[in-house]
Amino acid sequence: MLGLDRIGKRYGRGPWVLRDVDLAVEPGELVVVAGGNGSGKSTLLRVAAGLTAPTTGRVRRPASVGYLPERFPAGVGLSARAYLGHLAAVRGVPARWDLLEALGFVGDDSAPMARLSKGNAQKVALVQALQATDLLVLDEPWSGLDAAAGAVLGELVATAREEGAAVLLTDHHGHDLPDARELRLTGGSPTGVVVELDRVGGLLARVSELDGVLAATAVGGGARLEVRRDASDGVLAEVLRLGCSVRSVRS
Ligand SMILES: Nc1ncnc2c1ncn2[C@@H]1O[C@H](COP(=O)(O)OP(=O)(O)OP(=O)(O)O)[C@@H](O)[C@H]1O
Repeated sequence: MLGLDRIGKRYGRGPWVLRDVDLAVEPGELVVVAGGNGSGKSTLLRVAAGLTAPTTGRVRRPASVGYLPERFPAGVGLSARAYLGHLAAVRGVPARWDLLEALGFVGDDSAPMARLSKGNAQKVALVQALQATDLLVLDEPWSGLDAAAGAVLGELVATAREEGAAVLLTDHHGHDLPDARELRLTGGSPTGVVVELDRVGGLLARVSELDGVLAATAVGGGARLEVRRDASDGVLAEVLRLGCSVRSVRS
């Protein structure tokens, strides 16, 4: 179903993020990709879903692949209804309004998605991924969900597996997932703090030069910073002063 064969990945001339990763996920199987911050979990998921090409190695994936990004693209002008309908049409499958309802979506499904709350946007993003049938690649699918929606998501994933989907996901909350296998990545820098910003506007260059910022990468409309642990308080104070919005801080 999904086959990763000696996958290596580096961005440009940067360090190797993944090296020689082998993985096979069969229909109905669930694999949780685990590892510290920056160990390459999201990168592996993007490679598996076909969003980024591996630098070395080969990927075999089935026809119908659903992918939930760690961050849903900000500022989507389409409504949830138009977006899900369009993606279902592209895939040649029925739009799953029932899933949106099951997850407890309470937003306006005809308003631009950019106006949805984080939880409701996550539900739309999940449904577009769950509309696929063969392989589900879900990057932090429980992020932003309340407990009720989170429990429903667990059931939806179990049903998708029963219907033959292979599932690859990350989950830093450590949900109890029956019969899950773990793939643990060991790369990355355990000494830094990862700061994710939602909005950086034109400030990325300035932020990247702050004392203690080891790396700054643009991600959607925001950015991801790797910050020296001893400098993290100062960096946080400074990015807030510059008007950035901090999404998360993880060590
Ligand atoms: N588009 C990109 N361009 C350059 N470097 C990138 C890009 N995406 C990720 N990286 C780098 O690759 C490394 C692995 O990042 P990745 O997001 O895959 O890790 P992760 O395990 O998902 O981390 P986290 O748990 O913090 O989300 C990091 O050093 C990151 O800065």
